Amino acid sequence: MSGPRPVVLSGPSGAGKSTLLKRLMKEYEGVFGFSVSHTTRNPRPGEEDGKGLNCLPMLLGATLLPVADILSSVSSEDYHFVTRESMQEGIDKGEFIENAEFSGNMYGTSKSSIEDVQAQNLICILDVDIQGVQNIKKTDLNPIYISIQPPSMEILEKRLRDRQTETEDSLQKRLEAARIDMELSKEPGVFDIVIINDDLEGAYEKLKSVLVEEIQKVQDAKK
Ligand SMILES: Nc1ncnc2c1ncn2[C@@H]1O[C@H](COP(=O)(O)OP(=O)(O)OP(=O)(O)O)[C@@H](O)[C@H]1O
Ligand SMILES: Nc1nc2c(ncn2[C@@H]2O[C@H](COP(=O)(O)O)[C@@H](O)[C@H]2O)c(=O)[nH]1
Repeated sequence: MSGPRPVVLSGPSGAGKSTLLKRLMKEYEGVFGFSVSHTTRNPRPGEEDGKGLNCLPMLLGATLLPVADILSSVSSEDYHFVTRESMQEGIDKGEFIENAEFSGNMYGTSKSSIEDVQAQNLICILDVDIQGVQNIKKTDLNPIYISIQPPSMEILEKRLRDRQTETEDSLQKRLEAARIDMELSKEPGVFDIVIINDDLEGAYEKLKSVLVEEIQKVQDAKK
C-alpha cells in the first residue's frame, strides 16, 4: 500500500499557516509529521534547532511534564538553523528537494526531512513559500497543494506587526513577497485549494475537510 500523500502548505508570511498547522497536529496526534526545513535566518525567541512535531513520541516518553505543557512548548515551525556556507554545500551535494531565497535568507527542504516523516507512515507537511511550491511541482513528490491567504494586505500587515517577530526592513520584504504570492496563487491549477484565513474556525474546518481522506488512511493503517 502506498503511504499518505504529503501536504504542501503555502501562503504569505503572516497568513496563519503555522497557527492552523499547530492546531491540526494537536488534534490529530500521530497522524502528521512536520518536514523540518533548513534556514539561514536567526532563530526567534523560543525556537530551537531541528525540533519538529514528529519528535513528539520521544518527548512524551522522556518527560514527566503534562502533555498540554509539552504540546505548547513544541513548535511545528522550528528549523535546522544553519550558515549560508553549509546550506549551499548541502544544495550543491543535491541534498535538497527545493530551496529558495526569502526576505534576505535561504530556506530549503532537505530530502531527508521528508524521508524521516514518510518512514513513519505519517502525512508529511511542508510549509514553503511560493517559490518552493513552483520547485516542488518539478519533482515527483505529488503532494496536496494548499494555499492559506489573508483576507487583505491590511490585515496581513497588522498580523505581522502584532506578531512582533520582524524588523521594519524584514516586514517590508515579507509584504512585498506577499503581494507576489497573492497574485500567483490566483492562477488556476497552482493550488488544489485556496483557504482565506479570515475567521480562524472556518479556515480550520476547511483545512480539515481537504485532508480527511489522507487522515483516514493513516488512522486505518494504525488499526
Ligand atoms: N484567523 C486569524 N485571525 C486573527 N489572527 C490570526 C489568525 N490566524 C493567525 N493569526 C495571527 O497572525 C499571526 C501570524 O500567524 P502565523 O504565525 O501562523 O503565520 P504564518 O503564515 O505561519 O507566518 P510565517 O510564514 O511567517 O511563519 C500570528 O500572531 C497569529 O496568532
Ligand atoms: N521555499 C521554502 N520556503 C520555506 C521553507 N521553510 C519555510 N519557508 C517559508 O519561508 C517563509 C518565512 O518563514 P519564517 O519562519 O521565517 O516566518 C514562509 O513563507 C515559509 O512558508 C522551505 O523549506 N522552503
